[in-house]
Amino acid sequence: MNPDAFAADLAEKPARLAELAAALERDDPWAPVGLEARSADLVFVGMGSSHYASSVAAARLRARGVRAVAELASSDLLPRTGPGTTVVAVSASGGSRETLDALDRLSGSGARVVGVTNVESSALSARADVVVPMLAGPEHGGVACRSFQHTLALFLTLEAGMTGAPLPAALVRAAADASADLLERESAWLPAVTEAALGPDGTHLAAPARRLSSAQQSALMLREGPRVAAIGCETGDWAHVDVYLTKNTDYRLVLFGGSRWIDGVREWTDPRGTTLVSVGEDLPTAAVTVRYRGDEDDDVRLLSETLVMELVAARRWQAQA
Ligand SMILES: O=P(O)(O)OC[C@H]1O[C@](O)(CO)[C@@H](O)[C@@H]1O
Repeated sequence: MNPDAFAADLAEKPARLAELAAALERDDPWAPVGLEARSADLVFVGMGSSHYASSVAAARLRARGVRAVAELASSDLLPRTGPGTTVVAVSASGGSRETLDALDRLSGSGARVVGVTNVESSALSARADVVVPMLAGPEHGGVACRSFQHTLALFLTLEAGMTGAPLPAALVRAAADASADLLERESAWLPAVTEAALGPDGTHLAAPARRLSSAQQSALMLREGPRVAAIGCETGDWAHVDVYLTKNTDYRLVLFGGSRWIDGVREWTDPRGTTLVSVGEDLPTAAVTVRYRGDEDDDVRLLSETLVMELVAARRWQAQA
């Protein structure tokens, strides 16, 4: 893994997203899969960031009445599948052994396999009945960052196709604009966010359930690059699991905006003067707030907001190298 190459991978986000948007304007990448919302039976499997994206995708589909679950590929409790099941195996590298192992366990039942990958010549592609390419371009830094973002965009495309909505090319363009805005203004926000978010006791991140992937992926980026202790949780659940650290540690919390449960966070962080970073929403008690173009749209947030802590991770990692 290489910090400079990781930073360069992040800088390429707007251009690669614009290419993805153009591809979505031409074709539906899920057309060969041919899924019907009413009859679909979807099982997503993957690891790490691939699982984070899959979990949000499956929850969104379930909320729209589609039978869909996401499981860690390493789980011993994979769902029962049959000839009517579509297994969506997600792996940016196309080579995670747990994901390939899950296919051994799931596809013997006659289930169809759709491989979502950024490496078309991978073991996953060879095993899949249909391949949906992530179109994120090579990630020379060795860290799944654009591939995570493109996976989410492709899952929003799947959801749109299954629910009769237009394909989200305009949304992907808006995410490209949001990413460009954050990159162009990096020097204005990044030093203060770094100072507030990276503490001696690590970094905590919270996002609403519908965008939990943002907190999880941001934590992963801090761990994978600069090896900073970081953990993600859901904003409502925060008052049940993370609150306990606010009294006795130098607690730092990055909040991705838009949760109905922010009062549960403020009940404890306001009186304790906790150091907060707010992303995508104004919060009067935040030490630093980061706003960016398009952040009033929840799906733009989903596709863009991880760039904030990815850039923080990249710059800290470069400084350590
Ligand atoms: O999507 P893949 O290539 O299967 O990788 C899964 C996870 O493994 C990692 O590559 C780390 O081992 C993460 O970056 C990624 O989220």
